[in-house]
Amino acid sequence: MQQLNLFAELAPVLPVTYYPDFLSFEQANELYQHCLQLQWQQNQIRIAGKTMPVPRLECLYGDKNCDYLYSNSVFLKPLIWTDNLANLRDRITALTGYKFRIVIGNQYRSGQDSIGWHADTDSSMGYQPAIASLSLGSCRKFQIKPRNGKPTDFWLEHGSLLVMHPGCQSTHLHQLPKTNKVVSTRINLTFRPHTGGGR
Ligand SMILES: O=C(O)CCC(=O)C(=O)O
Ligand SMILES: [Fe+2]
Repeated sequence: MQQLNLFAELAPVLPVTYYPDFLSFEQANELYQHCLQLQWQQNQIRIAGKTMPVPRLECLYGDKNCDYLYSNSVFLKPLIWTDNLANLRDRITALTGYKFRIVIGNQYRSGQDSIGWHADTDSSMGYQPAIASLSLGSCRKFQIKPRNGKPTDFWLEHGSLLVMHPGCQSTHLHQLPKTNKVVSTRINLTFRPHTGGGR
């Protein structure tokens, strides 16, 4: 009995699934090169009345009219799916059964680029969205925690896929913290549903 309790504490049940080898090393390298050519933007965010640069580059690709507003301040208009991104979307749907209409790219140029604790609750994704997050390039620490609980760390590897299941955004927060270690570029693609638009 003691053993079972101990195990439950060490391995909290999280509403996520991690696929470390979703892409082969070669596929991940090829996709990384493709993603470097995407239309990255430096957006500005307004927090507590102050405007500041978002600490990463961003881009949005997706179905027509699937605009995305987050934190009530950053407005992204979707560019047309590239063939590579559309193929990847369909592969992730085939694996998970979840459908996606947009993908938000994040480019972390160094250890000083990051995303703070948050849940992706923007209403444009609809009720209890499933979000699939693909990582390329440098390995970075990703943390997830119940809203009032302790974080669990994942080291998101080149070519890996982390799926946050429906409900995850209501019960948990996640972040990609800054690091003082020397790390080069990491690209992250988050595939998401959207209530608007059409193909
Ligand atoms: O870069 C990551 O792994 C997480 C990105 C993220 O949480 C987001 O775009 O909402
Ligand atoms: Fe997120």
